[in-house]
Amino acid sequence: DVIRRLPQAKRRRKGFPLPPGPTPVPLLGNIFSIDTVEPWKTYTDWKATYGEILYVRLLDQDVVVLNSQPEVLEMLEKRSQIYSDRPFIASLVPYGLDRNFAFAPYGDHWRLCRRIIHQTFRAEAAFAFRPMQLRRARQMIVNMIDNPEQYSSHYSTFSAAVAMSAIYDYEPRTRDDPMVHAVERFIEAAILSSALWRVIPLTIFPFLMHLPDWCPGSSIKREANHSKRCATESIEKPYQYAQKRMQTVSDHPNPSMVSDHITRMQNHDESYRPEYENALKEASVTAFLASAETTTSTLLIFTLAMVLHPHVRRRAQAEIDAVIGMDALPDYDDRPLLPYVEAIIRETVRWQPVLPCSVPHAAATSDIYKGFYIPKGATVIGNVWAISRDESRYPNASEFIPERFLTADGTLTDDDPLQFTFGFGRRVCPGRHTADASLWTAIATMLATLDFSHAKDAEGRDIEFEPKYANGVTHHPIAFPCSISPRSHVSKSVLERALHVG
Ligand code: HEM
Repeated sequence: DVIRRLPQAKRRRKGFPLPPGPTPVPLLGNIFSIDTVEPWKTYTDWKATYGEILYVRLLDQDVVVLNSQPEVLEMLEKRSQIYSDRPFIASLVPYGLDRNFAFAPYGDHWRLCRRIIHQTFRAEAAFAFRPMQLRRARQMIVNMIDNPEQYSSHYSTFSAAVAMSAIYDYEPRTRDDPMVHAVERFIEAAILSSALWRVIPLTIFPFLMHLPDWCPGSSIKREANHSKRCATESIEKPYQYAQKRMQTVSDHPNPSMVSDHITRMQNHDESYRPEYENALKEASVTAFLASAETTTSTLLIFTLAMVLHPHVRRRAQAEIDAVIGMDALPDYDDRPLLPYVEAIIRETVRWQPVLPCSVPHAAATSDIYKGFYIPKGATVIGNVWAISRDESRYPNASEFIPERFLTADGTLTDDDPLQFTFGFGRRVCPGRHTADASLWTAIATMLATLDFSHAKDAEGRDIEFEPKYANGVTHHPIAFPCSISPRSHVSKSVLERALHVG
């Protein structure tokens, strides 16, 4: 027991203890006590024993978990000068993931990338994308009516199309798009980099990256080099497309991040342009990577909720029909008039947050917080799952109940979970306004036009199923049987007409 406590004791500074947490074992820390697939659940369970701020050790890494929104706000927002770094992960650079600036350390390069994204996606600027988002959502409905069983792929197409249009002014094909494939190849290659059996050896033996190909143990190097090539391809291909498009389309009709910044770049000294261009390329691919999976996963969760809770869908449809009628489609102006639709979106992101541990921050310097010592370099996790499962704030938290966001007279409460599902402080998601508009447009348009229900067996009975979730880049439901059909008053031709008018 003395040996076990040694690492804890050594880490005390000037009498300040680490936050409470389970006792780590030498070398491995707490790794065997944690659900490695859904660690947020273990951290949430530990809240009862250790409280809202707890310390765990994963191998040699200090990890501080914040299990409540007030703690997250205190540390990640009020002390954001300390807690805006990212943890160091040994596989990032070898796998080319350092080109994704969401993992970049807090510093000048991150600042430049972030400014580029902010200028295009801040609330007022993001308005410019709304007509395109509305068009894409309506196109998605046409695809859903044509081919309902492919709903998941229609969500991916919608999410990729919004992102590619906003970033590169590129319209991907509905299926088999070469640019989307290039990025997907990179995501697939890069996902491998997060597996522990790759991170651990690269942490301990960085020379693995320099082994000759014939040498045993060089497979990590080959895999990493492949991922790096995919990263370069997914960065360069769409960027070159956007550059070319600017040259060929003189009267450039669509706003996009790349064209906007290539124009701005001309106002800077020639010597500064390579740095600016490199940051623009990395900001662009990051924006795509950060938006596609998250948006698709949220729409899958919405669909699951609608299949499991038909009364919720019917109440939303009654609201839409009463406010905008049955011969029109929802537009942004209708949003404040549809509180129940809004409550469904809030409940969707709360019920199954797509990033349950958000994206981890790290401490750039050591700190003393509420009498606890926080070591420099510690990973700091805002546990969104714990916040969203807080029974005192959300009674019966595991159930899908949009009404929890409505007052007795049917107006919205002040509680908006989007304030914690998009991250925190200086690292808060810079695409949140565009993401929010995509989710609203897609969900409101689907509710206005489609019915969702259980798939039926040969005898016409509901096919029951137990929802299962995947946890890769995001947390999302695994494909489940469901039936999606146009509402009785909706026809494809009406939708196609609306598409051309829109
Ligand atoms: C439903 C959709 C989305 C969700 C749930 C989501 C959520 C998040 C979260 C939780 C973070 C981490 C924040 C933190 O570290 O505290 C993040 C970061 C980020 N998101 Fe989003 N996001 C979404 C869509 C988008 C979109 C559409 C964009 C497009 C611009 C985007 C761009 C980014 C970028 C660039 C970062 C990294 C920021 C940084 O490290 O400074 N996201 N997002």
